[in-house]
Amino acid sequence: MASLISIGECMMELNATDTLNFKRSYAGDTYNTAVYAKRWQPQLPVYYLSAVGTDNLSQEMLSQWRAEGLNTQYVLQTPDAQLGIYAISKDSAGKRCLSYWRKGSAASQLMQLMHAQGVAETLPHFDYVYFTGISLGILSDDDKQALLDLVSDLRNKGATVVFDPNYRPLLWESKEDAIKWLTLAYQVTDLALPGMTDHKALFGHANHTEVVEFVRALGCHEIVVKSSQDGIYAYDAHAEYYCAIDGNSPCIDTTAAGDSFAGTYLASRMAGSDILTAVEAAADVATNVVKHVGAIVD
Ligand SMILES: O=C(O)C(=O)C[C@H](O)[C@H](O)CO
Repeated sequence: MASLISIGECMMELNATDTLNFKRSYAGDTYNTAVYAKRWQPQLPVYYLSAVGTDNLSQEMLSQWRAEGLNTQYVLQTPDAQLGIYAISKDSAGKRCLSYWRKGSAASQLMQLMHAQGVAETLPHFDYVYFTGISLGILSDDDKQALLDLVSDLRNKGATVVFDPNYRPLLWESKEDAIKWLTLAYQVTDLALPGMTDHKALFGHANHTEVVEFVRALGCHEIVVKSSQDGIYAYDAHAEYYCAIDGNSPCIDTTAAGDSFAGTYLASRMAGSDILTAVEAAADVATNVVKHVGAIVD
């Protein structure tokens, strides 16, 4: 069975249940993707590459990753940092708001910890490697380059590299800075999962055709453009595939819509589904995830 390694940060997720209380869980785009991949194909070996502290909350988070069936063999621990936290709340107009406490988190030091503990050299071959714009955005510039080098090394060992830009403006010095690094990331990617909203905001692309032309020119050969209003457009070297989205389906919280899509899509492809079957399965899961509050559905 093919293997997958997902690289990035998982945080403690706090969901405001009323004005005084939060419900705790754990989430982060690359973690969410790993969990939904594992849930879709439980026999799939799914590894998570990240860093946590040695404190009790970090240990509890690590236990939850294992309870989800993720392989945590390559997770690094440091006594000098803790986990990041984010909270989901609603403003007075009912709009979803995210607040973050993640600067200096253990995961933001992943590349330095890997270097200090000589982990990169011990990584075996993985069939698929998944990372996102958030995996890059939380790192220093030197570490962003180190992550791209690591991904390239894994690709040279035969991995298919999968990338979702997942643009979070707060993580970048400027739009230009984000454009520079996300473009470099696409250049080491085989399978791209761009969101229309991200590409509009960053690259000014007006439609899926402009996105696919841009991403293809950077070397990606399987491309799935997620355009929530218009549906999903997927491409390989031979054809274009389309899956409509039911605009009337209920949506309570969009957290992890793209991540659950990515996890299901990857697991389906790794299990041998064709592109359209994988897109349809992924869209179906994402449609269900947004009917629940929080990233990971119980
Ligand atoms: O926003 C982030 O950095 C996160 O990873 C938190 C959420 O789980 C993520 O946004 C969902 O896609």
